Amino acid sequence: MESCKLLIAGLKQVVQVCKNGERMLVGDAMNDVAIMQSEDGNCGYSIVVDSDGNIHDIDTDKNINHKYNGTQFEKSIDGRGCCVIPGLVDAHTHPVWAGDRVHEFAMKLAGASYMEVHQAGGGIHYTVEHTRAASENELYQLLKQRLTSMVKCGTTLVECKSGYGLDTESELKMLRVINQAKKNKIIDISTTYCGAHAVPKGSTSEEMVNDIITNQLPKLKQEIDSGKLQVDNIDVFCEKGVFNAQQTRKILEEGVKMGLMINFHGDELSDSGSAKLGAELKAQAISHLEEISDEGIKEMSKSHSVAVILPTTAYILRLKAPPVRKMIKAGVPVALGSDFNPNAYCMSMPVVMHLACVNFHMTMAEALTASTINAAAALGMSDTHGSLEVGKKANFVIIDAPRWEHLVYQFGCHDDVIKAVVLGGDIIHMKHST
Ligand SMILES: N=CN[C@@H](CCC(=O)O)C(=O)O
Ligand SMILES: [Zn+2]
Repeated sequence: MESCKLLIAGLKQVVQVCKNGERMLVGDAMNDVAIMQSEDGNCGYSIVVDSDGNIHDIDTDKNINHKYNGTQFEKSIDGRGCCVIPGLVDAHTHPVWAGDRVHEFAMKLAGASYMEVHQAGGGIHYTVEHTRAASENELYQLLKQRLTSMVKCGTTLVECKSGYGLDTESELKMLRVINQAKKNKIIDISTTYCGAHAVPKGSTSEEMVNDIITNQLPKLKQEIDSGKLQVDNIDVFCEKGVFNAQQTRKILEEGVKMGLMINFHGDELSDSGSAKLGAELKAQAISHLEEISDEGIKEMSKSHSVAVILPTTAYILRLKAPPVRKMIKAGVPVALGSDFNPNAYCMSMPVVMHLACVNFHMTMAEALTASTINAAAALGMSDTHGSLEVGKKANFVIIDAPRWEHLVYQFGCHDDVIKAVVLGGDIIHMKHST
């Protein structure tokens, strides 16, 4: 090779997560992450990124020096004493919105439940009002800031939902904003249409389903077919008092006809049969699942739909923990997401991983698998993302510590522990040296 984009050398650990082309890890394999470890006194490991921004080679420094003698590297990073893990994947976020809901935090601390705030016209309704009124540019600036914060915490691929528009024009506006961020390569993005996020004020759920099927989805299809928009997934908030299982099925099936992957909210505040429904529809992913039934777990393990667990939501709303251990034991692929939204204001996957370990009893290795290869699988992107393997996109987090676990162990202050974040071989974040 004459020229390459990036060389990272001297690494103490290269945490590949998996190394045999696995598309997801289940059961005990979630805890068995693949690591290349340099022993004290021996030379470290290097990673070579090709000019297309993909991983070209991973080997010892000695072998890389030998193989790439004479190759020009556009950039290099001194990785001595550091570890590298795949760029983190955040499998569930609502990052496009305007309006401040800090007052609701006080209401919830005083005892109001999520549904009480929602039914009093707050929650999603409040955000819808402000998001509808905001211009596309305002929303884009807000999104850009939030995505940049996520990058600083190590995220390089994020699922971004619409869902605070609830009418055709406002939903399309949100999707255009997400598409703009994707074009500008702030971070890798999987885009989700979530028009069925709530029943708008003044409508019934049946009227909303009808609007989605007869107006919103046909218009969305036109935009996708004409190349104006790129959308990957379809989402519904399947919940008592929002959309029931039958309405959810109707919307999701219509989305599948348009080529969208099913990735929806289910069994969060009550068991509404979402897991069973999602498994039957071969959903790519189902999120929340605090209230999943044993039957739902069984069905999801058969369909291999990814369970996207959201520790910040259960934490902030003081919900019961989803049965993560049962899911892993049953062979359900488990992923993690931040659920960043005005209710759960967290953009940091290391914090999410920490909460998953302490509150849901996941091991650090399971939390890493759930935030890399399995989260990429939730987005149908684990062929290119989620592990450090030759040919995959060069998305990395370089950790300034002798073991990768410091990223989860150190609670907050990521600036201290994250040395650099790399997207497709480009250094998109570098820690300030003091
Ligand atoms: N549950 C539905 N949607 C979000 C909350 C959105 C909001 O409150 O604005 C969630 O995933 O937690
Ligand atoms: Zn959500």
